[in-house]
Amino acid sequence: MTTALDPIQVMKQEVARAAAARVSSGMVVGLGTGSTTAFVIQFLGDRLKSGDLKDIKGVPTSFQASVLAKKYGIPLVTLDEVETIDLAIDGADEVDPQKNLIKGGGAAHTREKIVDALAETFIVVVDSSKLVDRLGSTFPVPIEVLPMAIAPVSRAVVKLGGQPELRMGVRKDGPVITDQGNMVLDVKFSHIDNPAELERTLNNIPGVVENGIFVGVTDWVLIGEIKDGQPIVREM
Ligand SMILES: O=C[C@H](O)[C@H](O)[C@H](O)COP(=O)(O)O
Repeated sequence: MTTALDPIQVMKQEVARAAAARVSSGMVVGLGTGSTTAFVIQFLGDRLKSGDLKDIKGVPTSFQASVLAKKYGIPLVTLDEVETIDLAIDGADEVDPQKNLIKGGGAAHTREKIVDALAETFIVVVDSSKLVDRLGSTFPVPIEVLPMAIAPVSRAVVKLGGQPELRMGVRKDGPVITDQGNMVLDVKFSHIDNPAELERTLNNIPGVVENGIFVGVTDWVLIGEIKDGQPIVREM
């Protein structure tokens, strides 16, 4: 008996393979977080093992990314050790036609924004379900907040028209704690007219560490799709 592969998983793998193929020997590579970039890290490890790729260094965007990089044999460096990142590859929760993003479904958006924004080239890898006409259509905006400021930040986002919800752990009692020891508010907005303005406004609230709106950071989006029953990768 054969088990049909989940089409979303197939699209993620294809797009991850295409992104991993864009890494060249000697590059410093930003390693994103999430289920799609987990495949990227695995494929980079495969290329290193086969000798097709040499001397790359990874800058992880999370504890998860660093654990996977170690598992697949990718040497890691910190931002204290390198001045530039040649290429960053990361996933996203929503992508609009201007290549603006919502990220942070895995609560990693703070480190991701630092690494992705530093990269000479930033490639986003998504399956086609992540494409939206307007940011905020399907996904709330994740905001990393210092624990002591959860109440005032929640009140401030309500004044901006948002509905905040403290992100709770799935296999843990209590709130999700980020790699930096903070908490996450997922904020639903009925519509986001100006993502750049909202990104700045949210980050100006005292107690906010970083929010998951990424404007003007993306160079390329690789989109995994199924066409005529076959997985293909489209570029935007
Ligand atoms: O915090 C997590 C990240 O922003 C992820 O890159 C994003 O949530 C997409 O993850 P996935 O590839 O698992 O859908």
